[in-house]
Amino acid sequence: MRLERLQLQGLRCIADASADLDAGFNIFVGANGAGKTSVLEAAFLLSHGRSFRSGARDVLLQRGAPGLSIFSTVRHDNGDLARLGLGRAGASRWDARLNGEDVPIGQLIRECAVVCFEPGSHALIAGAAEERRRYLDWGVFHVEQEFLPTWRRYQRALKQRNSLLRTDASLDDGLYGPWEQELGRSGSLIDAWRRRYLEALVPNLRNEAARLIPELGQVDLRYRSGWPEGEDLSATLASQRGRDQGRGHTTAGVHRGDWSLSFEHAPQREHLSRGQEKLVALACLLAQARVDAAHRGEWPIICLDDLASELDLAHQTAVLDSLLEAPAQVLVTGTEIPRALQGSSVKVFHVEQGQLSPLL
Ligand SMILES: Nc1ncnc2c1ncn2[C@@H]1O[C@H](COP(=O)(O)OP(=O)(O)OP(=O)(O)O)[C@@H](O)[C@H]1O
Repeated sequence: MRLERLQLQGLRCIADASADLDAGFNIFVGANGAGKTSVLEAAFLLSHGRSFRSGARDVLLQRGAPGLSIFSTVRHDNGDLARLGLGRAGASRWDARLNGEDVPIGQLIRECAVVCFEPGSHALIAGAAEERRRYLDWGVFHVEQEFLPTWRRYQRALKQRNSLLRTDASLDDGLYGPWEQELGRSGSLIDAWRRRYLEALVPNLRNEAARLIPELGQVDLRYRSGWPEGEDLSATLASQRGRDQGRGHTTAGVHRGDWSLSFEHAPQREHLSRGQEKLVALACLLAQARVDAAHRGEWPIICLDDLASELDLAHQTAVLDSLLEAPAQVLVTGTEIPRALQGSSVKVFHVEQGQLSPLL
């Protein structure tokens, strides 16, 4: 799939800008603070409903602007065209539109898949478990239609149980039981989907890691459900009520799940250099893109933010060569055209003070 046209209003320093994108490589070049990352952020927002940068949602809205909007046309490989829109007026909730109709945001983000490697991506390896769960669940969301409603049921039951833990000292079965049953049912489904997704991911991850970081040797992935292996989740929750009450929150369930990688020559995460963490994160993201491509029959859009300052030339070349072969639409940013792409057929946009101009 590819983004054909991207129109942005009121996003960070971008008051009003648009770009007609190429089906292959698109490079956004400009000085620091020009608005390059904001262009990738817009594509990511359409496909995730959130930014990849930390901070409150409010900082996305240009200071003083009445609202923020992102429109794009997405061309699928079978020729179908979808018109996507995402906007917010002031501090209100997101409004999502698909082909001119108001839709729930989940429907919008299912339509468009964007995988983004950016300076914060190493958090996938070195950061909190929440980052790894988000990565995993984004992949599962795109392959399992029932993931989103199931995840919402789980979150609702979790909120209810946490609220009981803080307000009800009785530990009464009648109060806790229904929520724990729901957590057990929806949590077990999510856990099974996550495991199935990882089975598809691991061979792709091994290929990407062998291409990008062969010196680390074979990679193994270990997944932990978030409760003791082989136990029934609702029974675990029932037996842990007292302990959870002391802690004020639910300590077992898919919201505590995590995964980790271990390489033949770097068994622990602490054995990786900062640059290797980034390469491992990139291998995970490219593997996710390959799983998505195999499932949909078309490649997701790949965004590479500040590529030249994140990777050395040999690794930039390895990544870009594999994406050229893919073939995927790729959006890259940099203060100049990355050396690995000089001389290639690419569309270049100059970004300056939130304005985008194609360079001929
Ligand atoms: N809410 C906001 N309103 C107005 N301007 C903002 C807002 N949030 C961020 N900015 C500005 O928007 C720009 C964001 O730039 P962005 O991160 O997209 O730049 P970049 O070209 O990728 O920069 P770099 O090369 O330094 O990474 C910065 O100049 C920043 O000061």
